[in-house]
Amino acid sequence: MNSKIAIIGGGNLGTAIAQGLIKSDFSIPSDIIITKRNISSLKGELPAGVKVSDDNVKAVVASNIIILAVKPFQIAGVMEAIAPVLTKKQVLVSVITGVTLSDLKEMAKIDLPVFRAMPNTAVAIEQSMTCVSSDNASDKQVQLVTRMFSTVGKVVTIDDKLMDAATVLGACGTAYAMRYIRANIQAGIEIGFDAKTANLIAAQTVKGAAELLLKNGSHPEQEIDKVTTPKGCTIVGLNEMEHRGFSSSLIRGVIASYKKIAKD
Ligand SMILES: NC(=O)C1=CN([C@@H]2O[C@H](COP(=O)(O)OP(=O)(O)OC[C@H]3O[C@@H](n4cnc5c(N)ncnc54)[C@H](OP(=O)(O)O)[C@@H]3O)[C@@H](O)[C@H]2O)C=CC1
Ligand SMILES: O=C(O)[C@@H]1CCC=N1
Repeated sequence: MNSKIAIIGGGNLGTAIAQGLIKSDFSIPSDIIITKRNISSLKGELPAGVKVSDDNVKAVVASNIIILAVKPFQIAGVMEAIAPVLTKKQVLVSVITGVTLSDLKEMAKIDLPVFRAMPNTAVAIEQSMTCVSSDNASDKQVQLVTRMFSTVGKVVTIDDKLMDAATVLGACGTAYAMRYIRANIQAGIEIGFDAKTANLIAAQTVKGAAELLLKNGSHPEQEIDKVTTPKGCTIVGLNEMEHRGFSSSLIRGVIASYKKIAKD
């Protein structure tokens, strides 16, 4: 039997998860119920047949997997409302930044299996990187949640204490990559391309570079060596970028994001 899934919080990530799960055939639309308080702002973004509700309790009661996808400061109120109807047969999966497994267990008030999952917005097109941690879950439940996220991208199981790091590298990482691509587009226009062509060239080149690492299992520097012709234009550009602090600014940005989670 297919899992019935409640996605509590139909925002950017919640709707992306619903889209991915349906595209990948992990779920049929009628098996997913997605909630938000203002449901009029959600319609149209979702595949036909997905149920939409502003009633979290009703959604939880009808589901065996509950995905929590509200903003961090909203989780306490949501958990207070749904805790009385949670059962030990359900699986609770939070994608919320900075909320630990022990926070979830405390708010759930019963001893049910709890998971944290950190996907990114590419989950909508089955290309997420999702880091998963869990507590109190059976092998079967771990397999279920792992299989769910495997249908929409790659999954790695991690310790809960690495979840903030996973949030930065895997989820914020989508935005960092977009900025890199955007800068390439801006430069591409300056050296002669129209915006649309520059966008295609920049995005496909980044996709190809990532595929080289994933398929070859190589280190970036090995792939860079294959591109940098001695006395050629690539090494001149790369060195200029490093003189301007390219790697350093990326590393500092990642660490600033990480520190922000710890501070909140
Ligand atoms: N966006 C991303 O790339 C990623 C986000 N995350 C995490 O996922 C969570 C969601 O992020 P994101 O989707 O970007 O945020 P959004 O603000 O887009 O989505 C949050 C959603 O929750 C809904 N909501 C708020 N309160 C309730 C409630 N009481 N009951 C039901 N729904 C409610 C809001 O709708 P309404 O106001 O109508 O209720 C809104 O649609 C965050 O905790 C974030 O840290 C993690 C990884 C990646
Ligand atoms: O910016 C944020 O806080 C969330 C967490 C990861 C991606 N977006």
